[in-house]
Amino acid sequence: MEGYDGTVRLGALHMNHDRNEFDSGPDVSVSSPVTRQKAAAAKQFIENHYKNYLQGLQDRKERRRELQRQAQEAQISTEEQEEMMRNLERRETEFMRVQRRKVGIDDFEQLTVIGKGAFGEVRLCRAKSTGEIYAMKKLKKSEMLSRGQVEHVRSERNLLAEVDSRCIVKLHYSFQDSDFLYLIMEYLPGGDIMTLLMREDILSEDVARFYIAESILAIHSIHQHNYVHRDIKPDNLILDKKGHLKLSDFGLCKPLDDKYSTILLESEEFTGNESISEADGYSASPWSMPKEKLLHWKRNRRALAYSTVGTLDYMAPEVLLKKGYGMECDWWSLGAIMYEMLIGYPPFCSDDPRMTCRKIINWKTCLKFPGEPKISAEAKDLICHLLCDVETRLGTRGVEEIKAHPWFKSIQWDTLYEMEAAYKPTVTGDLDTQNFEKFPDLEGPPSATATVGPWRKMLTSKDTNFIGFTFKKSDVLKSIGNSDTDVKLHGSSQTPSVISLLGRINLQDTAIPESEQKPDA
Ligand SMILES: Nc1ncnc2c1ncn2[C@@H]1O[C@H](COP(=O)(O)OP(=O)(O)OP(=O)(O)O)[C@@H](O)[C@H]1O
Repeated sequence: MEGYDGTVRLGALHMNHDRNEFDSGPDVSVSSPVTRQKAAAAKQFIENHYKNYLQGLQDRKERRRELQRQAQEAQISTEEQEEMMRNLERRETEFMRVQRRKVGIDDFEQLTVIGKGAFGEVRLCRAKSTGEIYAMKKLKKSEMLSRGQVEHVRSERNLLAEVDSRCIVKLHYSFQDSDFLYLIMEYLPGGDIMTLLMREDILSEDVARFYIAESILAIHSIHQHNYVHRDIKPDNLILDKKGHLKLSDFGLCKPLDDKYSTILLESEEFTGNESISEADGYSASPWSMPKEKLLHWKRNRRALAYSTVGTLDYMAPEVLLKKGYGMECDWWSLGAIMYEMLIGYPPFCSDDPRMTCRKIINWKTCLKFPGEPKISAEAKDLICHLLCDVETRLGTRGVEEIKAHPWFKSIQWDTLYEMEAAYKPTVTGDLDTQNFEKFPDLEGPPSATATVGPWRKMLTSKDTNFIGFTFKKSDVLKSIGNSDTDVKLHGSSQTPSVISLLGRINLQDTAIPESEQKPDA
């Protein structure tokens, strides 16, 4: 790597034995920002490496103990027990082999484009080895770097890898080549809530209640991991094939600082304290805008979602004002989405994004409800307790205060994800993309960039920025479960087979650092 070798990197780091972590030493404090950045990357690399290594050892021991326990409970002969342990060892070896195997873009067949985002695209893809279908998010590195989004993509990858929740889209792999970062996620074929809202216009309170309730569980699950999303919007809420909702897109927040709020707040000395009214020339409430304007807004909104600017419609005022903000900002966004579901437009929408920004900051005068469509008093009350100051906002003192709101009286929180969804999307097969927009495949076939062999190292050699991005979620037992490495034990009908005993022990979810990935033999 350019001006970079392991010795130098390590030389600039000092292990703090008391705290069992690496600290930057004096060499680093007087060094250039580039060196400091490299040192920080090295620190993270080493910490990840050892954390993963130790975790791997521990998991392995745990699996061995668990199998021994199960074998004893099953009261099978010593020979059979030994055979089981040998079988486990074989699987562990196979697991390590699969883990070491580098996963790259060449392992996937790239199919239909299903989404566009600020930094790249999302498309269906098929794993060549298993035929499994995934959604592949492809992000342009240069774009991420030039717009200071490296930390954001790292947090997205970390969150996806860390949080195992049915409300969060699952990450299977992440890897990179010279130009792009790739996230290989589970494919959710039900489409996103933005598409649903564009199709349906408004939702009934029962349907909206279901989605809002599942969104609450999803948002809460990331808050429990100390993440603040900050950019919750209908395009980030995606439905699985049964119609249950999952949250996606973490941390790739738009650089709103440059685009709107800085211009708005600095050039016009906008403090957020002044009153705002239609008489001042501010555009009318969304619901009193002419129909064509509203249609234009809807069409434009889709384009906006794909642009590098994005939409501000759901962003909390404290985020726009760059005041300190916390998890409560996500509950504001939920209030704005709920308003849109029931009224047809976000509460502060406008043709002009700067106006949206002003309206949000002046929400006290700008939040209004039209006469039509009518919504229940409870719904209105909940919206008003989400779109309000942080101090009075529901959720500021914990999620329970939102869940306890009377609008959710009929919701069975504990079994929500087991219940039938409010709307079941039509999905005809694994490759069905009917619930997504159609995108022209402008890029054509995927680039022929070498991603294997010695070239790969050269191509990625300057990517200290993206160290630690690689992740692999394996389930090798599933993939080799039917192979002839399994030995079925004979015995009474109660005697469990090796397959069934081993099958209960999963070898999965292991993050591997880039360094441990070796080219295929
Ligand atoms: N796992 C998935 N399954 C199905 N569709 C998905 C999945 N992930 C993303 N999409 C689709 O792709 C669209 C864009 O994805 P996403 O919002 O994650 O991209 P992005 O580049 O982070 O966009 P932005 O930051 O602009 O919101 C989503 O609105 C959704 O329609």
